[in-house]
Amino acid sequence: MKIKEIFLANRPDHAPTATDFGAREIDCPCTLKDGGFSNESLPRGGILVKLAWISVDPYMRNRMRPVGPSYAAAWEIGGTIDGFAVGQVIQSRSGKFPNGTFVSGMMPWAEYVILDDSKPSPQGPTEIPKIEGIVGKENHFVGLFGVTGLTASIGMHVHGNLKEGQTVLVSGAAGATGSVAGQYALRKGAKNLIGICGTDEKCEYLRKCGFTHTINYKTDDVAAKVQEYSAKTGIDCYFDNVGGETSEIVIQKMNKDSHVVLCGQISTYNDPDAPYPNVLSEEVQKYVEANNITRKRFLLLDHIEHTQHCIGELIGWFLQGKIVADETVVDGFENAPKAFCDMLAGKNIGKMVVRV
Ligand SMILES: NC(=O)C1=CN([C@@H]2O[C@H](COP(=O)(O)OP(=O)(O)OC[C@H]3O[C@@H](n4cnc5c(N)ncnc54)[C@H](OP(=O)(O)O)[C@@H]3O)[C@@H](O)[C@H]2O)C=CC1
Ligand SMILES: CCCCCC(=O)/C=C/[C@H]1[C@H](O)CC(=O)[C@@H]1CCCCCCC(=O)O
Repeated sequence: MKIKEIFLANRPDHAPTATDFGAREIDCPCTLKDGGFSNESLPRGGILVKLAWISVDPYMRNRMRPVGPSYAAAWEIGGTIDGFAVGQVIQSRSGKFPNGTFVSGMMPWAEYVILDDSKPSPQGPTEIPKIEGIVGKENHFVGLFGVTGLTASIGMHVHGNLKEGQTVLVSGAAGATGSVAGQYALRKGAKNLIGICGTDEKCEYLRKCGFTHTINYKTDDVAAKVQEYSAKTGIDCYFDNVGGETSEIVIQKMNKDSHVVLCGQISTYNDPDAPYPNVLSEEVQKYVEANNITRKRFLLLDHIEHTQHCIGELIGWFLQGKIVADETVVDGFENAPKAFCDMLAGKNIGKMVVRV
C-alpha cells in the first residue's frame, strides 16, 4: 500500500508558503500485498500508528533554517517533516500500547508511522488517558491538553506569580497558547484581563474566553488602549507571545516587581537576524531593571515536571465547562503545510490543527 509523506523543499527567507514543502508517496510500513496490516515487520517494542491530528507550531519556522532551535533539529531539505501529533495504534509489538490505543508524541508527517515504545515522553509515544468526557476528543491532546495548553498553564504557574485581583495582559491572546494563558489567569483570580490580537473576530473570541478588555493591534492605537485599560491598576503579569513593538509598549506599563512570562516572540520569527528573546530598547530595558520586573525565558521542556498537576487542572476545568478551547480545523493530511503557513499568518482562532 502506498501512503503520503511531507518533506521540506526550500528554506525560505520570507514568510513560508505551502510551496516550500512537498508531498510524495512511499510504501506503507507493515502492509501486506492484499492491503491488510501485519505486525511481522515491526521491531520489538514498535507500534504502527495511523496519524489522526497534526499540530502546526510556530517553533517549526526555526526548523526550516539550516540550524534549528536549541531543543529541536533543523529539518533537512528533502527530509520528512516531523512534529507533535496524535494517532491511533493499528499494529503493535509493544506491551504498553495495544491496538486501538490513542497516543501523542513527536511523529513524522506520514499517514502511517512506526514509533518506538521505549522513547521517553513527551517526545516518545504517550498514551492518551481514557477519561469520560474526553474520549473521542483526542484532538485536544495537540492543543488544550497538549503542548500549547501546557505551555500556557505551566508558563503561568512557573513564571506568572499570579495573585487574586491582579491585572494580566496577554499578547497573541486569541491563539492556542494565549487564549488558555488568559483563562488560566482568570481561574487564578485575575480581575482585569487584557488581550491583544490581530482581528475583530479574534477580539470577539477573547470576550467569549472571559477577557475584560481586547485590543486589535492592527487597527487600534495599542499604546493608548493599553494605557486606558491598565490606568487604574498597572500590569502585574504580561504573558508575552509576540515580542517586538507590542511588548515594548506593554512592558512600560508594568508595575514594580511584576512578571513577564516570556513565552514566544512570533512577530520576529520570519527575521533570521532577530535574537531570541528580542533585545529590548535601552529605555525599556532600564525600566525593567529600575522596576525589578522579571523577564526570564520560558521553555516548556525545562518544566515538564509540572505536567501532571497542570494537565489535571485543565482537564478538570474542561469537564466542568469552565474553559473555552475553540480550534481552527484544517481537513486533509496534504494540507498540513498550508495550515502551518496560515497559522503563522494569523488565520487561526484558538489551536490550528490538521485532521488527517
Ligand atoms: N516557550 C514555549 O515553551 C512555547 C512557546 N510557544 C510560543 O507561544 C506563542 C503562540 O504559539 P501558538 O499558541 O502555538 O500559536 P497561535 O495559536 O497563537 O498562532 C500564532 C498566532 O501568532 C500571531 N502572529 C503571527 N504573526 C504575528 C505578528 N507579526 N505580530 C503579532 N502576532 C502575530 C497570529 O495571531 P494574530 O492574528 O493575533 O496576529 C497567529 O494566529 C508563539 O510565540 C510560540 O513560539 C509555543 C509553545 C511552547
Ligand atoms: C514535546 C514535544 C513538543 C513539540 C511541539 C511544540 O510545540 C514545541 C514547542 C517548543 C517551544 O517552542 C519551546 C519548547 O520547549 C517546546 C518543546 C520543544 C520540544 C521539541 C522536541 C523535538 C525533538 O525531540 O525532536
